Amino acid sequence: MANDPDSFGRRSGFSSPPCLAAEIAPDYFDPLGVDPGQARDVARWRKSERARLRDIRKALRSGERREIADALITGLRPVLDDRLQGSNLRTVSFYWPIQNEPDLRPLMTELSTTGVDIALPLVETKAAPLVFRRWTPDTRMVRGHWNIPVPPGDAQIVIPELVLAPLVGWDSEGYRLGYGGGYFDRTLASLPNKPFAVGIGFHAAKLATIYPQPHDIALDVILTEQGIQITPDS
Ligand SMILES: Nc1nc2c(c(=O)[nH]1)N(C=O)[C@@H](CNc1ccc(C(=O)N[C@@H](CCC(=O)O)C(=O)O)cc1)CN2
Ligand SMILES: Nc1ncnc2c1ncn2[C@@H]1O[C@H](COP(=O)(O)OP(=O)(O)OP(=O)(O)O)[C@@H](O)[C@H]1O
Repeated sequence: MANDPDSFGRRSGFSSPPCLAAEIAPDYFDPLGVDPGQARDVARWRKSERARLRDIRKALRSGERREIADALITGLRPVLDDRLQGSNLRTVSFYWPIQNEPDLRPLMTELSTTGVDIALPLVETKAAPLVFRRWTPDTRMVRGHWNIPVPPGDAQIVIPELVLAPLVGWDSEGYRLGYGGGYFDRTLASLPNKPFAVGIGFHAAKLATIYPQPHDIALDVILTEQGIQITPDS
């Protein structure tokens, strides 16, 4: 039983249940000692906000969604050009759109023909950092974790210098709400050279705050159909 103090004691090693952290994320050790009651409230709040924000974008008409994606592509070009000029940027990770995320695939195809290496993220191990595999317009996609289309197992593993992170929600501090797996945070925390991270989302998905927790890593740029909302200098 999840709420049985004895069962908690057996699993956690504590003689009494000091908190419910093990109920929220059994494998997560929080080095900063965040208040467990607050962490539980934040996790609950995030779950309901994810559902609310996903419903909002689901309600958009497909023409509207296409216009938003076109505006995002227009906004993204100068961000990428800026990073491509004279820098060591070679590999950019996109995402294969699911659940009404903005579809940037036209830009993905275009860039791949102009010499930029394109990568896509994969969940190859649950509760672990993402793996990135190379994508070209000839790549035959297969179904991965959560049924997300991904490059096949023989596609080259690459490390992107820039990642596009689709946003379920975002806040003015640059924090991202995703689908609740913690995958992007784990990935950004684990790569020796942290990639430049650009959040891509609907303007309407703005939140006053996502109540950042110690594991949350702010993105460098947040881009919506209304342009850049957060820059490295802000
Ligand atoms: N298009 C696209 N591809 C992507 C991402 C994305 O956000 N968009 N990801 C960005 O990271 C990764 C996949 N992220 C995922 C995040 C959560 C779950 C998941 O199983 N969610 C559970 C709840 C988890 C929990 O609450 O502990 C669920 O909804 O049931 C699956 C995949 C990689 N590929
Ligand atoms: N670096 C990390 N190490 C261990 N656990 C982590 C780390 N980052 C996130 N997590 C775990 O992942 C859980 C979900 O995190 P969060 O709510 O930030 O997900 P998300 O950003 O919405 O998901 P995603 O990136 O998969 O779309 C957290 O409660 C935490 O337990």
